[in-house]
Amino acid sequence: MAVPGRGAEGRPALLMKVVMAGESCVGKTSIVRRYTEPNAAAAFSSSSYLATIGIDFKVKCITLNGTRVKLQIWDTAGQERFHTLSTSYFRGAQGFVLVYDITNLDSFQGVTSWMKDIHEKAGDEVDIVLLGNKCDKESERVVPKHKGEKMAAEGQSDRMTFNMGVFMKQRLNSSMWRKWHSLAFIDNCRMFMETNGCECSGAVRDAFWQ
Ligand SMILES: Nc1nc2c(ncn2[C@@H]2O[C@H](COP(=O)(O)OP(=O)(O)OP(=O)(O)O)[C@@H](O)[C@H]2O)c(=O)[nH]1
Repeated sequence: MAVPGRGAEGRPALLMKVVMAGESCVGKTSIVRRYTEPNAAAAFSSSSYLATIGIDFKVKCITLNGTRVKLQIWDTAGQERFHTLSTSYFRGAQGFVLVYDITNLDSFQGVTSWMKDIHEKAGDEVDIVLLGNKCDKESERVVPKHKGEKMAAEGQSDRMTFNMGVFMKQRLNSSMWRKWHSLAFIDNCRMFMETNGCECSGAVRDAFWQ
């Protein structure tokens, strides 16, 4: 077993499965594309929307605090008809990026149900990042920032959202929340990875150090 940060040259020392979850059309695929394809178009167009059919999969290698990490990013379909299929990919994930659209109240209200699915399939120890997307459409915002913060804070006393609550409380101050609430996925993802690395139980961590 390799020691963290000492993987063989060119070979990632840590493999991590991260799953994108959330309602349809909140922007999961776009976030993954912006993160994994440096030349992806920055402009958004509703006419170019293509719903994910079933599941998509991307890989990205990053270096985090000197450790090479291979991120497996699973982009699930948010449409209801794919729900059973999408949630079947939740098993074995170390982390989730749970996305809602700040201009779509239903997508935010759906977060609780996604949390339930995540914990049912991936257990209670998994780390979850809540990401409010489409922040460029501030004038159309219907989900205030404080609602996202409140949801995270309430999670502290609720088993279902415990990890998210702890994560938000310990790692994010209000300015970081603003950052989180942005399109800068790479920063978010790095913070997420650091946290995940810190909070993994020994058994889980050992299973994924190669
Ligand atoms: N304005 C704006 N539009 C966005 C943003 N992210 C995504 N979109 C648009 O939102 C629509 C849906 O984006 P997708 O990334 O396909 O959404 P999804 O969550 O993967 O959808 P499903 O595959 O159905 O689950 C597309 O028209 C995107 O161009 C964003 O940050 N801002």
